[in-house]
Amino acid sequence: MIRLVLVDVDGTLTVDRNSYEIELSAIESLRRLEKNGIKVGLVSGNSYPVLRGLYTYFYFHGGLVAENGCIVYYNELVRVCEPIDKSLAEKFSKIFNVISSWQNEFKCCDLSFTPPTLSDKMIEWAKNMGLYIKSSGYAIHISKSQTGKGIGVRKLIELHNINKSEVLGIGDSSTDIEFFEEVGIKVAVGNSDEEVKKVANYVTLNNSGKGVVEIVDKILKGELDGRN
Ligand SMILES: O=C(O)COP(=O)(O)O
Ligand SMILES: [Mg+2]
Repeated sequence: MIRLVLVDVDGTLTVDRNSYEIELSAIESLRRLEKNGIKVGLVSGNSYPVLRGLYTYFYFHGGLVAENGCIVYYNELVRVCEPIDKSLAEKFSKIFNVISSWQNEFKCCDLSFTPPTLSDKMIEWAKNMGLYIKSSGYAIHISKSQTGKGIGVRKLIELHNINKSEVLGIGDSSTDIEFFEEVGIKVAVGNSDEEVKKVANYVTLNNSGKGVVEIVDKILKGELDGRN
C-alpha cells in the first residue's frame, strides 16, 4: 500500500526538462493523492528556502529533502551533511567560468552552478579538493559529503516511521538514482535520462509534469501497488 509519494522538482514537476515552469496540472494531481490519504513530499537539489516555499504553497504534507539530500524537513529540520566552505562557490565559478547559483547564499552543504555541463577538468578539480561533484541536468553540484538524495530520503522515511515499500518516488535525472534506491516503487518520467529509465519500475508515456499526472491516475486506480 503506497502511503508516501516523493517527487523531484526540476524536470519532473516542470513542463519539460529544460524549463522552470511548474506544470500546474501535476500539482493538482498530487493534491488528489493527499485528499486520498497519500502524503506528498519534494526531493530536490534546490535550497531549503526554495523547497519549503514550494512545499508550503503546494499544500503538501509529506515533508521535503533539499540540497540533494543534505537538508530534511518533516515536522522537524534535520541537517544530514557536512557544511561546505562557501568561498568555494566564488573559486569554482572563477576557475571554470560558470555562474554560482543565487541559492548558494542560502545553502549549507551543496553548492550549485550553471550551465550544467560537467567537464573532466571539473571532476579532476573536485577530486583534488576532496569534494564530490555531479550534474542534475539543470546544474552542477559540489559538496563535501558524498551526499546524494538517497541519504535524505532514507532519513525522511525514518521520520515517517514507514517502510520503503510503502513509498513511491518520481524523478528525471541521474541525481534521482540514489533517491530511487531508497523507495519501493521507482517511476521515471518519459523524458528522463536513459540511466534513470533503466532502474525504474515504471516509465511514464508522458514527459515531466504530465508524466506525474499519468502516474497519479494509476496510483489512485490501485494499478501500481498490486491492488488492481
Ligand atoms: O537543483 C538542481 O540541480 C535540479 O533540481 P532537481 O533535483 O529538483 O531536479
Ligand atoms: Mg530533476
